[in-house]
Amino acid sequence: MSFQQNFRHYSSKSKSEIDLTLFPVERIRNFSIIAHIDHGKSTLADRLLELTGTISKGGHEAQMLDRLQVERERGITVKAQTATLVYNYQGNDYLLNLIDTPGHVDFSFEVSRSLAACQGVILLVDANQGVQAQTVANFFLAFSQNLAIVPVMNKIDLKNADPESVAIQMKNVFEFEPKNILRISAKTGLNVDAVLQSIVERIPPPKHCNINKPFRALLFDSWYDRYRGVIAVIAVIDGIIRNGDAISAKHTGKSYEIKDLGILQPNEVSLSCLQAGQVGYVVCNMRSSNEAKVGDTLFKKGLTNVEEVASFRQSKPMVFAGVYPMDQSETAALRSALDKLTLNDSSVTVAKESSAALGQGWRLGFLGLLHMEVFNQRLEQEYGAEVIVTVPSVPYKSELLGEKNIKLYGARDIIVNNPAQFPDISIIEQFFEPMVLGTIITPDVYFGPIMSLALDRRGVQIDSKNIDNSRIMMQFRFPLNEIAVDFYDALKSLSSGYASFDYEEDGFQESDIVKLNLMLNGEIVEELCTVVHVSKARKYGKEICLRLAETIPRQMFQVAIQAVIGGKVVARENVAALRKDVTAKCYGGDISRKMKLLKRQAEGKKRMKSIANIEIPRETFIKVLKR
Ligand SMILES: Nc1nc2c(ncn2[C@@H]2O[C@H](COP(=O)(O)OP(=O)(O)OP(=O)(O)O)[C@@H](O)[C@H]2O)c(=O)[nH]1
Repeated sequence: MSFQQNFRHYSSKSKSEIDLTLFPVERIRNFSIIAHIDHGKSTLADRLLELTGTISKGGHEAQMLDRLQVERERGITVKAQTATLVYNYQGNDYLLNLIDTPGHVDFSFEVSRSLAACQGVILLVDANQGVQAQTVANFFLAFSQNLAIVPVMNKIDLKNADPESVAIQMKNVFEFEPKNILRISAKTGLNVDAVLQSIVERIPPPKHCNINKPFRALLFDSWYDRYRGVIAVIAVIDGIIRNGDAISAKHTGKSYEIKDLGILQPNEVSLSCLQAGQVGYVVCNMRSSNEAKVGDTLFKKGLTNVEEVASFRQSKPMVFAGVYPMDQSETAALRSALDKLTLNDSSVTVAKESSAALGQGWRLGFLGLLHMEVFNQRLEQEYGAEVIVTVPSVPYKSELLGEKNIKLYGARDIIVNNPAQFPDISIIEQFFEPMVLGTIITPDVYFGPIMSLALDRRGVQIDSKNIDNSRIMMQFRFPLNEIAVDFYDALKSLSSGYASFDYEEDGFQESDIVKLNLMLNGEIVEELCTVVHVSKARKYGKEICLRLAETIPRQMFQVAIQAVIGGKVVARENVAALRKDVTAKCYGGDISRKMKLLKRQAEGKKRMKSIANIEIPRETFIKVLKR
């Protein structure tokens, strides 16, 4: 059947005709598409929307523009948006809710919350690239939540597609029987109707829903609309919700009145009610996305002992970096840009920070590395903010020694996000560092170099297996700190771009970490101090001393640059003194020129910081601290 025929066949209802009361729970399916980046998730989502007549093929371009606009407003989590489709299967209309999940497991916390609203997923794999690291990470998230998984191989129209090998990979890694794997082209529409059928046949309807009980729902996504405030996306578990109803949020304890509700197609379509099993949006008077906690349970106001839909856990940042304006006069503009961006992304934590060298700034906490990259990119692109982002650091855990210290700090274990606040070793029983479980999938010719890279980053191999006759999947336990800066780039370059990498959090582990202090002529420069593993301290200390020696201008006296651990110098460089004032006689004649130069010099000096009488230009800090 051609795509055009498919399209006519499945165009079912126009939006205004949808009457949600006609859909009992048995005829609802809530599902997500999970895939490695670029394997075709958005293309498939569009195709499903077209096939069911949710968007028209002709309107496609306009649709895409809309999406980009929304993407800009909603940020990184938007790829395939949440959308309600009506699909006629064997004479009955079904309500299919395509639920958006953030694409990357940096957001595994958010992904698992969105998955909590689903009963199944489509696992999409590119027939040319095959199973990739992110496919594996996403699969296990869905698998651990007991979801039905529909395996789909995409892009079979490509000349280089190798569906047989990819089927073997999917069998070896996920134990899918090749005969159950759908083979489609989301681009041409080939076999996409089989995906819709499989959603109805293989994914169960929402579980534990009861329309006769009072209203209860899971909040699994939200975004901020400048005019309407927070728009929250919910999966209704029990009861019915209507405009004007009063609801409460379990976690925040706040109550609201419903101002508008409806379904997403993927634009908002206002309706009079939503009922058990259905997915839609609600607008109530939530003022910031901080109030719309992903994973929170909403319920009819006044109910007591409400059972949570999903266990609620606050997302916790794993990667921290300082953000400073390039020019201090831009502090206010940067603050307003940060306010706007965090309004839409409440998972970023913000704390004021000031540095003698870099001035007023903020210490931001991100869920992971990709999250940090994307946020910084948006800061620059959308707000034109010129910023200095410092080398990222990870949260370390310290177990305190002695009851007195425990009392002083209020707990035995304390988490330190900023090297400058690292506790003194004398009050510490034991340090712990955050770990991740990393998955690498690569053509097997790169096995050796990747192994060396992983070991250099203190990786401990957990597993390694061939997934077909030329590709290998390796798993390592890494300290997060070791992959936080340039691991991904190193991996890509030594595998000519062919290896893929993904990771998930894996708790804390005891570790021999130390604070590496940087000293200039005997004085500690807090901004330049870092926390490193003992085995890396000397090498890192040497590197940073060299970099400083190259950027600190020569002074009238010698400057000693030292990297010190607990009083012991592990690296040292010197900047030799200037021999004499070489500029003194140059401009003897022209007084106005002299004044101009002096003025310029004075301005330059304002930008210098003086440590131990050493004039250090801001650029030095930027060069050394910047990633
Ligand atoms: N030949 C071919 N190309 C496809 C097919 N499906 C998607 N593509 C192309 O693959 C690229 C990535 O597709 P997207 O749908 O943007 O992939 P995605 O998984 O949403 O990617 P991210 O949004 O970056 O995660 C695009 O250039 C698509 O046109 C297909 O079936 N065949």
